[in-house]
Amino acid sequence: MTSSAWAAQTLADQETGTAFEHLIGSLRGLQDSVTSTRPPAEVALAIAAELRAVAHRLDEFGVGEADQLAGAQMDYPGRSQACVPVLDHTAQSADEVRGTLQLSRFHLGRNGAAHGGVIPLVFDEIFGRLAGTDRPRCRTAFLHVDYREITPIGRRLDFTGRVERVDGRKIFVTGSLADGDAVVAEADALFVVLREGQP
Ligand SMILES: CCCCCCCCCCCCCCCC(=O)SCCNC(=O)CCNC(=O)[C@H](O)C(C)(C)COP(=O)(O)OP(=O)(O)OC[C@H]1O[C@@H](n2cnc3c(N)ncnc32)[C@H](O)[C@@H]1OP(=O)(O)O
Repeated sequence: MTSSAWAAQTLADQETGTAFEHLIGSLRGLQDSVTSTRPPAEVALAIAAELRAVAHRLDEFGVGEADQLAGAQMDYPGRSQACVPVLDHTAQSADEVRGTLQLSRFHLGRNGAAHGGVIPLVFDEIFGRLAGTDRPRCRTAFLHVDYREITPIGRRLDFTGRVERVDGRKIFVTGSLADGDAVVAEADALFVVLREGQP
């Protein structure tokens, strides 16, 4: 096991990586199923017990951050990270990115609108990948979101991201999220390249 999560991760062989992605995909499906159903008490309690048993089974294979696959599988949907909505990148360079995503019932806030906290999560993922493309490790220093309209769930959304300016360690990025012709959110952020030893 390596001591730093910034160090090269021990990625899985293809069979293990693909199997893990199936596990994460099933977890995403479960999150949606739990969110969008109203089971009777005995069913909810029985499923809760089953899920505790599943978690217990997985605990046997616990690893530290540097060896976990969740979030580290860059070539798999959503980096095999169930917290972040899956982004489908259709164009990516070191300065610009475009793609699509679809939010689901798990991301619902109220009345058809995605939870307001999910939108910065999406932008942080888009911008973090962009700022880190062909550049050293960096972290979000600020992230400002303008909510222009509600962001619907269950529809294809288009995202953009662009590096506007690089000033020393500072990388300024902007981006948008659109539902068809309607821009539903815009954001701008600053990423700062980490100095040696910064976590
Ligand atoms: C195979 C393995 C895969 C591994 C997987 C890869 C994943 C690949 C995809 C990742 C996709 C997700 C990406 C998530 C990215 C995060 O979400 S990171 C987590 C959220 N962010 C944080 O936790 C950061 C917390 N803050 C910090 O650590 C520090 O404040 C920072 C940001 C590193 C900056 O601290 P510092 O290095 O001491 O910088 P400092 O010298 O103070 O400032 C540098 C410059 O930036 C300016 N600045 C700093 N902060 C600010 C601010 N808030 N506002 C304005 N200016 C600022 C300063 O004024 C200064 O400007 P100049 O004087 O140079 O002109």
